[in-house]
Amino acid sequence: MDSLIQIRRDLHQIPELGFQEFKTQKYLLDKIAKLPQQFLEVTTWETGVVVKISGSSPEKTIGWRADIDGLPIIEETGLPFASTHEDNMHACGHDCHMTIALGLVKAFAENQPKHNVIVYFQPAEEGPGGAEPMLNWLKQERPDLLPDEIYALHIAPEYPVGTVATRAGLLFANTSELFIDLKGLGGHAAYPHKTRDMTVAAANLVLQLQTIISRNVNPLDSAVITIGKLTSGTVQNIIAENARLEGTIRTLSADAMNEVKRRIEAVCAGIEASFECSIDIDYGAMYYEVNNTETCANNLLSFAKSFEGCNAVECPPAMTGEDFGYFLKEIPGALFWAGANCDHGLHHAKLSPDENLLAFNVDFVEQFIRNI
Ligand SMILES: CC(=O)N[C@@H](CCC[C@H](N)C(=O)O)C(=O)O
Repeated sequence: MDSLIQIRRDLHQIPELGFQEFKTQKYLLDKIAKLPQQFLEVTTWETGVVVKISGSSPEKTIGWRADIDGLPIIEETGLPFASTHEDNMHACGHDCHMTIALGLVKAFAENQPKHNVIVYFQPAEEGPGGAEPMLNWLKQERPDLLPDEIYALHIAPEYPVGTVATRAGLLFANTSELFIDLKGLGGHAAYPHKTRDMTVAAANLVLQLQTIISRNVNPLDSAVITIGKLTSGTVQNIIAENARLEGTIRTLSADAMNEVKRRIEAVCAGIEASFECSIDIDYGAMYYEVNNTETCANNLLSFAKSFEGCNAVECPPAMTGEDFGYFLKEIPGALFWAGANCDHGLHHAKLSPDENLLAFNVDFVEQFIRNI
């Protein structure tokens, strides 16, 4: 197999959106096919790949999950191995996640583990969500490929390489996508009184949505509403008949999510009345919170404390979302932040993780799994 860095750079060049990871899947399958096959069983599901490595005297099956999709971001790193898919980028580190998972498959293929190990290359983490349908497929059609415990990592730009940061219990938020379409009445820019201007309505709606966070959510709780995209109208001298808000909601509990949605609907009804328009709300994909199993997270942290060169951190929860939460809802396990030491954050067009994280995490996770 090529070096971890070469693999990461190859994958970085071909980011694909959720459930369109065709080149990525082929790349993964090609790399896996070049490894010793004696202990391996390779299966595909949609654009994902599942690799089972049979243990020598298995008492259980340990799962490792890596997400494989990219984001619709135009890369601005200027790197020689930048994305060749103009509109997409691995701006959330899934190129690194896949590389580490391939490194694990290689390590276990060459040196058989005691327990069975299953590595899940899962599509569509950024949306519309691959974990829940993958888990349903496993339960319904391949229960033999279900693990007893499951783990995953996510790169963390703000921590130095060698950091393993996690906590028992809630690590990542509940999420729901949010798409709001406004329909009014377009017309000539010079005759606003004969129209229902959806640019003005949408601008008001964006501001009013933020009052849900400041005025409706308990200040001792937490929630986020982010409108990441706002579109309206067609041209500079026509009043906009349509507008669309695209965003996401984050909460630390399912109850808070229900309450935020109830208020979004009330605020939208108010906008409909005040701007004489109609509004359609679509919540898109929802992800269950990432709730680390106490024993698994604590074992991971104490192993990290004993691992040479590792900076073990007990970290606070974050408002990030991860559909890995669906695995943890049903299977004991934990997710950790893996230090990636870079100036730009996740989902930034200049994200450039320190590639030293690859070798460190292959080694760390391999030893952790062998020690379970
Ligand atoms: C780790 C990470 O960045 N995950 C994404 C998950 C997105 C879920 C969904 N598309 C949404 O926006 O709600 C994140 O944005 O936290």
